[in-house]
Amino acid sequence: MSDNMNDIDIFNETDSILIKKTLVNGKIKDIFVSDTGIIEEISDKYSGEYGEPEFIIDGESTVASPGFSNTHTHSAMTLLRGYADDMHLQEWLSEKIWPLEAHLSAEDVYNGTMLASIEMIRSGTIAFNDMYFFMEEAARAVYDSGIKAVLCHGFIDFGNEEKREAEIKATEKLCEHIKSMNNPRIKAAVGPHAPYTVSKEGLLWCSAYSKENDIGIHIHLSETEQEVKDCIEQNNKRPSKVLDECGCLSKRTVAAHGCWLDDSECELLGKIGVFVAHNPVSNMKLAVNRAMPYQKLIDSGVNVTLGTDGCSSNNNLDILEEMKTAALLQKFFWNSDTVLPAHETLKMATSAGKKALGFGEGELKTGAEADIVLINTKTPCMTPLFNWESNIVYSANSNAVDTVICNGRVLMHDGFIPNEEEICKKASDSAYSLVKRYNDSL
Ligand SMILES: C[C@H]1O[C@@H](n2cnc3c(O)ncnc32)[C@H](O)[C@@H]1O
Ligand SMILES: [Zn+2]
Repeated sequence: MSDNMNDIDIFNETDSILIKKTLVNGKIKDIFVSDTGIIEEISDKYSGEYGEPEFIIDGESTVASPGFSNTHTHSAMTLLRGYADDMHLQEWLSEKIWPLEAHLSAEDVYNGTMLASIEMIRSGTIAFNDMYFFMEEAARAVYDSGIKAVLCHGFIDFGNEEKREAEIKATEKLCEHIKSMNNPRIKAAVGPHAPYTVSKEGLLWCSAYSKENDIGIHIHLSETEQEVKDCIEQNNKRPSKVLDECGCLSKRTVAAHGCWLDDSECELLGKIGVFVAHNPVSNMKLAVNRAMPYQKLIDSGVNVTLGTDGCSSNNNLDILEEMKTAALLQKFFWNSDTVLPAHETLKMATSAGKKALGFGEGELKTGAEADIVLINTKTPCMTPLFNWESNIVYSANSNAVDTVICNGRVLMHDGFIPNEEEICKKASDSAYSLVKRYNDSL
């Protein structure tokens, strides 16, 4: 699908691009993207007003969609893909995942995040919300891969003061580091892991730090029934109330899961303007036993977004797969054929997701950052094309994703991502060496 260009040069950061004859909301359009990464023109035929494009992409037989956002993941957990499956969440975390993660190195996180980035790009993801460890290395991987991300250190103190001090230092160090990178594609957030792993003192520090630095909060909320029961037993209140009293709920908060929220919590989150990230594949795999109350959240004014969670509970980062699963799980669990239709599902992955991460509106329009996915309509899964939104949500798979543009820079074209083989090899080596280090320590 490329015209008059050399396939390597198209990955240059600073070139202007003309996408010719792609489908935008069902109509054939040209899209001109300037070398500053902004969509300057969407028209029936490019006017030439912004000069000659350095590159032309033949968009015929493609649908253009706003790029997708993955609003909850632990990207370097790509290294743990297939390491521990078919377990319940608490045993999975405490018996398998945390003991292995104790042996992670900074290099592992770089390699795992590089793998995650290209895996996400393959399904049209242009931004993600990440909570993990050694996050300066995640920032380096995000920089190198060209994707956008909000990064936080997974803050876990288990009520231990010494551990809390270490988590505070790690959070401050990451935020300072990201500030010094001064790159609009990479933002910092505060990452209190969950109300059941962070003390009240820790939650209070996180909320104060996020306010002082005007950055978001990324947290797990009400994923399992047990954590909600434990919270009520310990605090006589449900988790959302505990978080609210600690100042952790705001318009800058992304709360992942929300499977066991009750009506009053949905209303509280809606009133405050919290974003709730639905992670249907992970929820089903870890058998959390209840689907997020999507419709109640929407009716309460909550912005619901989509996430994959990490690769050890999913086990991939395919946002197209997540869209379909979300739409099906909601219908199945709540026994409603109309809940979460295709149009709303796509909005979760595009405009709602980008807003949650503070990266703009997530729409294809002039003046917007050029975060564009071109999906090949000449593939079996996109044929026929009665309804492009329905096809993206219900039938498309990653093989149909042809081109991904993030901030005006081409990250994948004709299904090709530079250095993919090398990135996979390094991540695989890291994964085996991590497991070896752990086994040797036993
Ligand atoms: C950052 C930490 O979070 C852990 N984690 C990964 N997936 C989940 C999940 O579904 N619920 C709670 N915690 C999770 C990850 O392994 C890190 O330790
Ligand atoms: Zn998670």
